[in-house]
Amino acid sequence: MALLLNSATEPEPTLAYYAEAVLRHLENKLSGVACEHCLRFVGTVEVQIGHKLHSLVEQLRGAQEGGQGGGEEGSESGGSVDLEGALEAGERLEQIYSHVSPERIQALLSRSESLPLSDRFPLPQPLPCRRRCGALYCGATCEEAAWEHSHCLLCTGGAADASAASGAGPSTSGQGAGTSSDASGADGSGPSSSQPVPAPAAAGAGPSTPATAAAAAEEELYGIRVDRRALAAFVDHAAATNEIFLLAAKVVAATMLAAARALAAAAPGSEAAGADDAGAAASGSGSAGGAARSALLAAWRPFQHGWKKCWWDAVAVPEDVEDEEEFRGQLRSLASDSLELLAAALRDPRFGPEVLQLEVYGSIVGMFELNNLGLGVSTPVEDYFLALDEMGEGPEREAAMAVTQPLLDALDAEYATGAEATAFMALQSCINHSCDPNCTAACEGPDATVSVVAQRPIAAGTEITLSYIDVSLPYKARQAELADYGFVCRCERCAAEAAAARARRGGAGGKGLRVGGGGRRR
Ligand SMILES: C[S@@+](CC[C@H](N)C(=O)[O-])C[C@H]1O[C@@H](n2cnc3c(N)ncnc32)[C@H](O)[C@@H]1O
Repeated sequence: MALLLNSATEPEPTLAYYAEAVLRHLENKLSGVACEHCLRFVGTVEVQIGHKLHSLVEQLRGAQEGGQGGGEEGSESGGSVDLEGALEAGERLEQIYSHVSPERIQALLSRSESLPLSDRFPLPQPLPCRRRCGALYCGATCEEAAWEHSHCLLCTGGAADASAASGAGPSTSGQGAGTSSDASGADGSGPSSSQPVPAPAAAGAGPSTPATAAAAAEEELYGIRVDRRALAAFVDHAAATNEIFLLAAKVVAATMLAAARALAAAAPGSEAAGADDAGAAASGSGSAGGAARSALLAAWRPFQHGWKKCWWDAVAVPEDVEDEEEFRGQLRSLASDSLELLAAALRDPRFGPEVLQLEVYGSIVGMFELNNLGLGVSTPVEDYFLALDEMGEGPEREAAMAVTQPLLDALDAEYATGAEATAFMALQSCINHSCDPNCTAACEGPDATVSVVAQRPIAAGTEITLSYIDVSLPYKARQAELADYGFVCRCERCAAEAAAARARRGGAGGKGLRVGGGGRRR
């Protein structure tokens, strides 16, 4: 599919959109505390720096322990102990502790240490998810938006707090069983294992339900049965295999929820009507079945352009794989295991049989293979250190540097790592590549809103293009990069450069110019 412009535009007009589904990379959560919904950083500069250092230390300790026999990765010598990695981790830990003490890291995290000039970088206070699953948001608007999008179905926290933002759905019915101690949501929200979450008091005005509140293992929302314990098993599997399953779950949940809401709205005021619809739809008979199908198709609309190939068929086969069929079979079976866990967590006789089947699930995961968009939001920690660096020479700068330089030295390159996520966006994800693109896409604000900006006048009917790669690269290098995306670029620029290369070699046939083609790289 190609995206064409409806009406001509001058340079610079911008289209800004928010993702249909976004997932912060699980590992990236170690680099900063950000809103689960929009990726805006929250808390204070001190908390952000403390979080980075704390996470680094935890990670390095893990690597050290792995090296001492606890790791699963085999070393070059064939054993299960990565001594070299453990040594490197130990050296880096020593380097960190030569600049900051564990007590200082704790002081930053608990906000008992204030850094000079940090008040010039105010951040929104984190608001915890109403069910205390561990997810944090930059405010009630994002908490509500995430909840309404899909988090109400995917949250693994305790019973919803009525005093928090509204919208738990008309038929929520807690049944009092305990919930998993794993606080991560099935949409990838919540802290990573080593993410310190600010205490509610420090987090600002959040809902007051304690994390240990009686939790509902099973409940019903808009006629969809949710088993929160089964969700926890789904999360564990995704975290151990492929985090994209968490993003796929968001698409599944958002679709089922939107369809269920549409049905509920069509039969106002009656929970029983929803249940009756469910029964009729399940039997596939009568107008209720038709209504369920129409509701499902409407709910699917935001994702319809991403719908192409199953994951196991779409994936580029890594170079070191010898048996392609076996490789694709393994991916299929991984997706099947993941779906089985998700289907045990979300049950709905109206939509389940259509949505929770392997080809559909595989295509949703495949959509993120073919149409995913990498998002990045820069960290205020980088801005903070840049501002200190740019202070005029003098005693104020010297005093500030004396306090902050050890932190920068301890963080090293990590100071600049921002929030990184993958997303599906109905518009941006469907824009093809050109090595001379007429638009650029960027996440320039404090959150994950992506803008597509025209770079030159574009006539109506012209295809909108972006570059997936660094366009300053020479022809061969560009084509090599694009081989990862599974195509050979034949844009005007590439055609002209290829023709020029052929002419330089003195023949119009172009024999010997080998680009892209079979050798996909990973
Ligand atoms: C983000 S999607 C773009 C939208 C895509 N055409 C679609 O229909 O969903 C990226 C994929 O589109 C295809 N694609 C993008 N730009 C292309 C180009 N210049 N030539 C050939 N295929 C391209 C490749 O298959 C690539 O992996």
